[in-house]
Parts: sequence; C-alpha cells; structure tokens
Amino acid sequence: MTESDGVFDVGTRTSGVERVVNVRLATKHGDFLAIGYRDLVRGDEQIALVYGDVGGEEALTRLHSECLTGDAFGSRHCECGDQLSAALKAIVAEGRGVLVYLRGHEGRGIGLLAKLEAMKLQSEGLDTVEANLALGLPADARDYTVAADVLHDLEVRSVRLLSNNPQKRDALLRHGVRVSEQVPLLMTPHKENLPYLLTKRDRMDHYLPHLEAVIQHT
Ligand SMILES: Nc1nc2c(ncn2[C@@H]2O[C@H](COP(=O)(O)OP(=O)(O)OP(=O)(O)O)[C@@H](O)[C@H]2O)c(=O)[nH]1
Repeated sequence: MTESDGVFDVGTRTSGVERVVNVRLATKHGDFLAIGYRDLVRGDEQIALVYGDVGGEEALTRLHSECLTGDAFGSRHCECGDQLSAALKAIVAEGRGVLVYLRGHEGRGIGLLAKLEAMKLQSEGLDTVEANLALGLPADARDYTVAADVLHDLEVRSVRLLSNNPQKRDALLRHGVRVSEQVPLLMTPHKENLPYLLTKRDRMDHYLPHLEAVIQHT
C-alpha cells in the first residue's frame, strides 16, 4: 500500500476514530507509515505504525500500552521498552504488521503520576497490583475500544497478537477483531523487573513461562 491508496486517505472517519495524517517514519527497525488518529470519543491523539499491507487476515499486531518510563527512558522496572523494540523488529521481519501505540494507557490506565506513586509503593514492598489498589485505583483501567477502531479503520479483520496478556485478546474479541493466534513477546528478565513480571504472571494471568527457568537459576 502507498500513502495515496484509498485505504489511507486522511480525513476519513471509521466508527470512533478520524484518520488525520499519514507520514513515512524511518526507524532503526525499518520504514513504517505512521498514521495519526484522533479518538472522536475521548479526544486523544493516537498513532499506528503500519508496515506493509495489513488489510485482511492475520496481521501481526501489537497493541502497545504507553509507558514513558520504559519506552523512552529505558527503565528496567518493567519490560515495556524491550517489548516495544522487539515488536517493531518482529513486524519488519514478518514483512507486514501494525503497532498501535495506545496513549492514555500509561500506568495500565491510571496515568503517569499515579504510576510513579505506585512504583514508589512497590519500592516499599507492595506488588504492582497492591500498589494500584492502595492508591484507590483499579489494578488495570485500560480500555481497548480505540485500538479496535484503528484496526477496523485499517481493514484488519484478524490478528496474530503480540502479547502475553490474555485480557488484550479478550478485549479485541469483544470489539469484533478476531485473534487467530496470541504470539508471546517474552523478554529476558532483569533482576530489577523480575518482581513486576512475577506479579503479572501470578496475579494478572499473563503468559510468562520463561520465568520458571530464571527462578531456578537464582
Ligand atoms: N500501574 C502501573 N503500571 C505500570 C507499572 N509498570 C509498568 N506499567 C504500565 O503497564 C502498562 C503495560 O502493561 P503490562 O501489564 O506491563 O503489560 P501488557 O501490556 O498488559 O501485556 P503485554 O502485551 O504482554 O506487554 C504500561 O502502560 C506501563 O506504563 C507499574 O508498576 N504500575
């Protein structure tokens, strides 16, 4: 597909999103088409990085929840930054796919300042679920409506979903996007993010089978 293809016309509205701008984005992983969207319901600005022809079935897809500390600063509290790079790399290797970078998902939807408060509580001994709850906030407040709207706009009908989180699969299914496969995105843990990863595995039902071997060697 090219920017001039009808499917990428700007100013087009599909359900809850308006496609506002397309621009080529050269990255260290490869050259993507960045498509900027406006969420017509929440007003948020959103972005999808598209590689190749994603319309139709089984596009390799990453719904990446915003994480300023991990994605931009390379924090090892979580594995978000590593996953962002790995997902873009996998999409390029596949030859087609899309990464929807979900703004508004910061801190699993509680926002940046609350996430920093939650990280402080974790440094004092709470786990990531307890920390959110101690702040009077949900353990996970993310909504995937806009992600599904973007995929519908790109005419993606089914995805191979790059994620260890079964709730992302369930959310897409609820919003009418078929998930033909959930593709694990397993990063080598560091001592700093092991507690976070273990909590995701044990309390949030994330598929992280590689942690067992790490625990046995520590
Ligand atoms: N509340 C909170 N959010 C965090 C913390 N560490 C990272 N996050 C956020 O968690 C979100 C990512 O969610 P995760 O549960 O780590 O992973 P996921 O996206 O559900 O699952 P994958 O698709 O497998 O990556 C991002 O929005 C991060 O900003 C933390 O300690 N507390």
